[in-house]
Amino acid sequence: MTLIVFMTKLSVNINKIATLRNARGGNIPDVVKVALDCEKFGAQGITVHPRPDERHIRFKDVYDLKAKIKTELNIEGYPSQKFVDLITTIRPTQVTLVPDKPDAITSNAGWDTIENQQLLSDLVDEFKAVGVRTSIFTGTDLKIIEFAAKTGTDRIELYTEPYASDYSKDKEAAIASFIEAAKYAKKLGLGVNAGHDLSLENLHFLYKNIPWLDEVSIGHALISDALYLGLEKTIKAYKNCLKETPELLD
Ligand SMILES: CC(=O)[C@@H](O)[C@H](O)COP(=O)(O)O
Ligand SMILES: NCC(=O)COP(=O)(O)O
Repeated sequence: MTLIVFMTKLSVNINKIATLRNARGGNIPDVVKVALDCEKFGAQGITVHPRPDERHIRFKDVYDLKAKIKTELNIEGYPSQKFVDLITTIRPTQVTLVPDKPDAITSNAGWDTIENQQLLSDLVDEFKAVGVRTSIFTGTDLKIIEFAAKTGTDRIELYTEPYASDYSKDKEAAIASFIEAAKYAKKLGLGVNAGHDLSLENLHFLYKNIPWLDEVSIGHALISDALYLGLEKTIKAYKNCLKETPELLD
């Protein structure tokens, strides 16, 4: 009998730390220090999502982070020429392509991988040629996932906002399309990441139903929880949700 052991990595999105820093113009809080502390407290990756107006993570931050962090660096964003140059220069562990408009408050949809097939395929080729793992942000539509796989991408990232917002109404209904999508992606040979609006409330149920998730990237709720619990306890609490049987934490 073969025992399959899954491990879903927690990548902490530190955009909100940069938002706080930018409010005053100095270097408090220090984004790189927070990233290193996240790693010290157990984060298995750091995610950043630079946007064209640099209202939170700045392009310079990404260089500083790459030089210092020891875990996986995941850079998410819309593939403008500036973003593509950043990725090919920095060569992070992973790039996640997100179709958000420059003025979007936050990411609010996955790619139409059918309409953008050529664009995405070319980008995947370009990034894989320089050794960067690729991930494409998608919804749960199976046709969209099929066409994501056709680009040659290593992974997809499932956009979990619809799951998070429906969770409190009916969690079984909220997760159903995500299980189906993640099963299909796995069958097509894709790795599966997930992110957006994941929280201490909804994370364990996601993990329990899709234990083969490779990575979850979490920022907004995690950084907000850290205001009450502190960063160390918060990261431990999120990692605890990524266990088959979470422990009782104090
Ligand atoms: C792709 C995705 O869902 C995240 O990168 C999200 O956009 C986080 O960015 P903000 O923290 O700026 O909302
Ligand atoms: N890819 C999702 C991400 O990085 C964080 O999203 P959120 O937890 O800030 O909603």
